[in-house]
Amino acid sequence: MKLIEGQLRVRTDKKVAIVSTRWNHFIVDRLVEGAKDAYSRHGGNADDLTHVLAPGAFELPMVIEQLLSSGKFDAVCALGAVIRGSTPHFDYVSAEATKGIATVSLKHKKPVSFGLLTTDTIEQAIERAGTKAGNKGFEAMTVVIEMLDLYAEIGA
Ligand SMILES: Nc1c(NC[C@H](O)[C@H](O)[C@H](O)CO)[nH]c(=O)[nH]c1=O
Ligand SMILES: CC(=O)[C@@H](O)COP(=O)(O)O
Repeated sequence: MKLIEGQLRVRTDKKVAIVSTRWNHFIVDRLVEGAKDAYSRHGGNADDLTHVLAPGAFELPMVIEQLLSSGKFDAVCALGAVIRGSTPHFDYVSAEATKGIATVSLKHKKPVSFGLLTTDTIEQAIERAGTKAGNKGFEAMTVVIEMLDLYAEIGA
């Protein structure tokens, strides 16, 4: 049986953007560091990345839509942190950002990885931004790397 899979090797001919939020930048800046580290440690040069700042998670899909529509990028690593407050706002922001990111990726047939933390507490976010639960930014960039390689293997 034939197996098609992506390898964790940076394709240097592909243009990758990191889109991160200004919201909760104390956390999100660590996710960006992790994403750049992953790119460098898998054969890329972090200087080749483009970093775009969005106000908040709700704006991530809009910004990614613009980037992919420009034709200048082959993949996006979306990073942010939605941390629950005292109103239902968390649910709406998280849901729309998640749905929007998936929609824009499918629309453009380009990988957009999901590095959006959705946590109940700040502590949970800190744990996922480079402490005991890893770095979701590093993970999200490894997905971009694998997906670009997989798309090339598929012949997309
Ligand atoms: N509470 C968080 C937000 N809220 C802001 C929204 O994302 C959006 O920017 C605003 O509603 C204006 O359209 N954003 C986060 O990224 N994280 C949060 O915890
Ligand atoms: C995720 C949010 O929008 C949240 O941080 C805002 O806090 P609050 O629900 O207390 O207004």
